[in-house]
Amino acid sequence: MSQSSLPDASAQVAGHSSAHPSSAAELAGLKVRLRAALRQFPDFPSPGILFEDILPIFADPTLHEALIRSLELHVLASYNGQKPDVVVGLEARGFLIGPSLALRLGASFVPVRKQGKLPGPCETQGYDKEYGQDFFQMQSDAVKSGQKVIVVDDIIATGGSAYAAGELIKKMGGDLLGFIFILELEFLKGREKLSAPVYTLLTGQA
Ligand SMILES: O=P(O)(O)OC[C@H]1O[C@H](OP(=O)(O)OP(=O)(O)O)[C@H](O)[C@@H]1O
Ligand SMILES: Nc1ncnc2[nH]cnc12
Repeated sequence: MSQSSLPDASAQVAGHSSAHPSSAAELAGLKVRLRAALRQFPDFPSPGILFEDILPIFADPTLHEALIRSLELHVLASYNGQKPDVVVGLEARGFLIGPSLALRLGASFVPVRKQGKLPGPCETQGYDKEYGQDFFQMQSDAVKSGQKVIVVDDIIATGGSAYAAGELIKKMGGDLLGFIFILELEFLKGREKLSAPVYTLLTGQA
């Protein structure tokens, strides 16, 4: 399932500052600014990987604010009007996006962490990613059966991380509304692994 077109959420932002992407033109401008902020580092963290560094986005408060606002608008305009109860962010860079988006949506924030970092009973799921293998965990009571959930992260590459997060949410009975990323490395076809709508602001070819 995929959802690559961008919503025109202008109807929902009456009264908001024009600093936010409330129209297709503003969203296009935001994308240009986001892309310009990205930096590429060859052979990191291992030879042959072109690492896309999203951290400069968060070093610029205006860009950071516009990013989170645009994601909020996306959620409000999507999922047939269903609002998420829970925003799940993936360690570590999903933690840069998830809590502020959750606050704006009036939703809970829940982390997915690498194995061994969370206390108490946990659900565990192994996965492959662009540069290795890992295990993700969520606390077993973090999502209640029937809660509506969105997953956020900075980048989708092979989709292994996001797939594992989706499996954990499903194990707990969560209703997965969709996945949200800043950047999609399209050539790795990660979205094909995912069974809920995928929204990305930028596509790249690291
Ligand atoms: O689609 P995939 O192939 O799974 O790759 C994407 C994942 O890889 C990166 O995280 P990483 O595992 O490097 O962890 P970090 O954020 O803790 O550095 C990125 O932030 C995504 O979570
Ligand atoms: N090329 C890449 N750059 C940054 N983060 C990534 N996660 C997986 N692949 C990545």
